[in-house]
Amino acid sequence: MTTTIVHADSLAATEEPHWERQYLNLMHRIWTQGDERVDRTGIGTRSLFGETIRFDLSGGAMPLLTTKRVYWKTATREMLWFLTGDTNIRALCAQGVEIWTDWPLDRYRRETGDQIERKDFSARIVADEAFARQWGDLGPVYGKQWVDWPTYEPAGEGLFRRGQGVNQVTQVVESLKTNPGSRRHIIEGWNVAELDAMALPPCHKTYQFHVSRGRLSCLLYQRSCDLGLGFAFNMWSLALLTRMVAQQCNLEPGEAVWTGGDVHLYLNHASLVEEQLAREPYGDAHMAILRRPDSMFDYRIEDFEVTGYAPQSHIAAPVAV
Ligand SMILES: Nc1nc(=O)c2c([nH]1)NC[C@@H]1CN(c3ccc(C(=O)N[C@@H](CCC(=O)O)C(=O)O)cc3)CN21
Ligand SMILES: O=c1ccn([C@H]2C[C@H](O)[C@@H](COP(=O)(O)O)O2)c(=O)[nH]1
Repeated sequence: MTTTIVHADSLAATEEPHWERQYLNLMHRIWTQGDERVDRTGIGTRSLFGETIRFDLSGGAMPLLTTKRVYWKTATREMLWFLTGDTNIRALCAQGVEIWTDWPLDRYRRETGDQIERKDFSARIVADEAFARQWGDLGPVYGKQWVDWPTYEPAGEGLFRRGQGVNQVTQVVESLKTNPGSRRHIIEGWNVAELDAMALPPCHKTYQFHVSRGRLSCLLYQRSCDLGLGFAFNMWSLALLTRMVAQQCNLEPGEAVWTGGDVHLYLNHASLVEEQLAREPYGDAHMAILRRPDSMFDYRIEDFEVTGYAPQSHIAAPVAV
């Protein structure tokens, strides 16, 4: 007779690991094995190239990190702002979203010599429209390219005039509805001709959608990722966009597939890395969309409800400008 002894350990080992393990393992690998290099910001990073993180969106699950609090409403407001096509930080600052303020602030300080505090700069952007017009614009970044990619048409004698802009978001929703099997469902931010005019060239640059068995998946290619700060927002936003597009196309949410080119940790994020790697992920967040807006451009912040999110405390870390 053979007796099978099942250890608690081996049972635990057969359980699916928490999705966030992918993130923590990547963080650990970058910190211990990443190539240490001088980067554009001068802070220095450790970096690995070509990484993937996958998340199953079934049943309303959302990829919100639990090993630190992530301000998903801030990231959601940013996504809604992208979808308006706006590239001025004024509308963000007016909602208390300051994640883009440092870049216009940096330019203002450099060009005027006025060492204004960030909160005063932000308040002035909100209060003074002309000031915002002059100092608050990021150039033709994400929103502009997503909903109004510029086109030009011949105007005779070798001259060109502005044509109708391309709304890639509308086109993708339309192509998903009418031709779901297509391999061309893409929203692209990398407008080569306009990179110089942008405060930062797009990081989350390409979104590709895919329909299989009534489920909508999306793959993001992010050329450059600040794993300590940006990733939490980028992963959330990828899932959020996928959920919104799925709703508009009457599809079930599939998978969010995140891929990163240069994935890095800034050297001044040591205490964040140490603290976060000491924590265990637990629980899983879900999101409901409380109504079905008429189009991709009619969502409001109140439409999103997150449940089951009980994260560990926020870990502050400086942003490299
Ligand atoms: N170095 C760097 N990292 C980024 O993640 C990043 C850039 N630059 N430049 C452009 C945008 C701006 N994004 C940002 C900027 C700041 C935060 C940030 O400070 N997040 C804090 C607090 C968020 C809040 O105040 O609501 C966090 O702990 O997540 C996140 C994303 C993402 N991008
Ligand atoms: O959505 C975003 C936007 C930016 N980042 C990070 C990635 C880099 O750390 C910087 C951008 O610097 P580049 O020299 O242009 O690569 O911002 C992010 O992680 N997510």
